[in-house]
Amino acid sequence: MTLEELRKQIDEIDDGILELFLKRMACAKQVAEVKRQKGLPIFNETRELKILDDVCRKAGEYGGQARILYANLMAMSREAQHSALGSGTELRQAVLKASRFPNKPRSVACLGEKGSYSHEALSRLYPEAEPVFFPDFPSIFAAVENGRADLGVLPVENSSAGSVNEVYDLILKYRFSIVSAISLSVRHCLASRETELHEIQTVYSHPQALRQCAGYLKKRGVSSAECSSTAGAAKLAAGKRKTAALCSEHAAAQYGLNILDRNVQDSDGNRTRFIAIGQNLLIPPQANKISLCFAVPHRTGTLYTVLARFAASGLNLTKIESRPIPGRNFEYDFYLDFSGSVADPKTLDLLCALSEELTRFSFLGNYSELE
Ligand SMILES: O=C(O)C(=O)Cc1ccccc1
Repeated sequence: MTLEELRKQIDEIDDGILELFLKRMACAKQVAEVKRQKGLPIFNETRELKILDDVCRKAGEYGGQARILYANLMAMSREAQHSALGSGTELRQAVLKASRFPNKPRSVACLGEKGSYSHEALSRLYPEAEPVFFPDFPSIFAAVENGRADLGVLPVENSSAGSVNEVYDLILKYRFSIVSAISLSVRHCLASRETELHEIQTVYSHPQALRQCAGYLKKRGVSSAECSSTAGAAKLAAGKRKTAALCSEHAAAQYGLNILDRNVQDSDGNRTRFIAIGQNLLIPPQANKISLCFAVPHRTGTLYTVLARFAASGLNLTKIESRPIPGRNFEYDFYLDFSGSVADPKTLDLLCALSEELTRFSFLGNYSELE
């Protein structure tokens, strides 16, 4: 057969597949109604696993491919069923009840001291709030939990040093709502009470900043020591000879230090994303980013099939992070960010379907991110 003829044949097969696919989806919707009447759950895992094993066996050399094709087909059917039945009542109610306009927070918790990058993020997001400083990330979550602060601002990700794992673990532990976010350009300087670079023996900073300047520090051959924040490092360097801090110019000025070198981070476009967390769900009308987390069973294709549902809904994932579930044998929670709004009924339907099907599911928020 010629290429033309083979293509014609494939086109005909594809038309047939599409027709059958649409027929299958229509049938699945009818199943939803029957399940509703009989009070049966939409997801019947035992039946699905059996179908997948059968299909895999029957498909011979294409067993693996057929399994994934059918896993996706069944996931799409379930989604149509969830949407037909308006599943996910709890999440729908929570979204409906969420405030649309923020109360101005009175106090907001962040890391470090006056002049830390977290403080800068906080001031940009909430210029009128009173900042409350804490020496570590767990204390910020505790402050939001016990009401000492209305919100907490935390760094989550850096464009060169990657995710701040400790913060993701705390997000997954507390499951507070993410109410806003900001991405800041981060330019470190080397600041000291000394006036000459060659006098510096030890450089203090927050581990994130030390990582972002690892190449520079290696080149200079100085030793480094971790501090609880870049501003804390500046304060420390102000009291000790032959030391310097990696911090912002603002922090250097705050603690009366001389700037010995500027822009010392290894990557030019160094940026850090910060989020603000709170106890209550807040969904501003212009919110365009959604965060959630869930776990999937340890089986071939389970994560893939969940991700395929985002792709099928045309949603663009901007971040995926996996973190081990404490005390479990290498089982993971997945954390996902994507562009979207729960005001879009199709997006809300997808989240509601997932909230019914996935273990350890939490909708973490729908917010906007400042640049
Ligand atoms: O130490 C700080 O100033 C922080 O807020 C943490 C941090 C460190 C480096 C880059 C971004 C945030």
